[in-house]
Amino acid sequence: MSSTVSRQQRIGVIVVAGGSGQRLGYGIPKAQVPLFGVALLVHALRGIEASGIASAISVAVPAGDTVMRSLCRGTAVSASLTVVDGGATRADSVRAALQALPADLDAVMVHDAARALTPPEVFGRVADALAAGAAAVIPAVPVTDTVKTTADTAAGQAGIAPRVVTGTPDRSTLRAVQTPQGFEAGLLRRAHAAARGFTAEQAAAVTDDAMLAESLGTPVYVVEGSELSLKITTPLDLLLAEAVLARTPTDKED
Ligand SMILES: Nc1ccn([C@@H]2O[C@H](COP(=O)(O)OP(=O)(O)OP(=O)(O)O)[C@@H](O)[C@H]2O)c(=O)n1
Ligand SMILES: C[C@](O)(CO)[C@H](O)COP(=O)(O)O
Repeated sequence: MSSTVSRQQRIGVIVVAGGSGQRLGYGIPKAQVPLFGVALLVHALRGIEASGIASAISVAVPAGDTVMRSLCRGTAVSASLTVVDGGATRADSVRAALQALPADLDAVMVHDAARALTPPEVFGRVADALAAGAAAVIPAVPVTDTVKTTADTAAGQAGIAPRVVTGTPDRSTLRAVQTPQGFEAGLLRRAHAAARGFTAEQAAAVTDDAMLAESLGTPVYVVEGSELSLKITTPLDLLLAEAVLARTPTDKED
């Protein structure tokens, strides 16, 4: 793995694997779903191990899940690994996993198990930016679609469709945001502590950890993500991930 900055930092990695995978519709928690015979969670852990950046790993699994606990035990990682019960939302799962990390870390990365094929180099780029002094770093890729803002139309107003376009942001400024998202450890703890006071509506609007850092006024820096870091959300995403892995000689069933 290439690194432009010498890394002396102790980095903890949170893997959120506590979701149910409703949109994938597999009938089991998504992080357990096999990709070439290997659970998505295990692919994600192998990517972290290959990056060499983690001193400690904390995995949030669905409350009471024993399958993923056993998968974690069976995956060789050099960092200390803790498994905790996740919460009702992704942010709740992050908070639970954060509490289980050692107190003396310099930085923490938060990674979706659903981004199971994230290349080790992406972890390296986030680690380099943290080591260079950034307090918050996210990987992202340019957006290829034209993106519109929209709103509900007043009932009966249009009679054509229930939604109308309200604007077209300049695409050159837009980025699709991925994980791992990296933070100075104290910042991530403060950001999640502040979010505990959110109303249900505010909490529902939190879709990533960088938003919490932004709300504290912290600059969030963007490094290059990867098309391979796709979030496996729907059956089509799983097919795409299979096609990606079919072209990769490693990481298939042992
Ligand atoms: N309560 C939750 C919800 C989500 N996640 C994790 O957050 C990541 C991103 O969530 P998403 O891809 O939306 O997963 P699910 O919530 O499982 O999917 P769905 O919304 O289709 O049920 C996943 O790795 C998921 O396991 C979590 O740890 N705890
Ligand atoms: C954190 C994230 O992966 C960044 O793109 C994304 O926001 C997670 O969204 P989800 O709705 O919880 O899948």
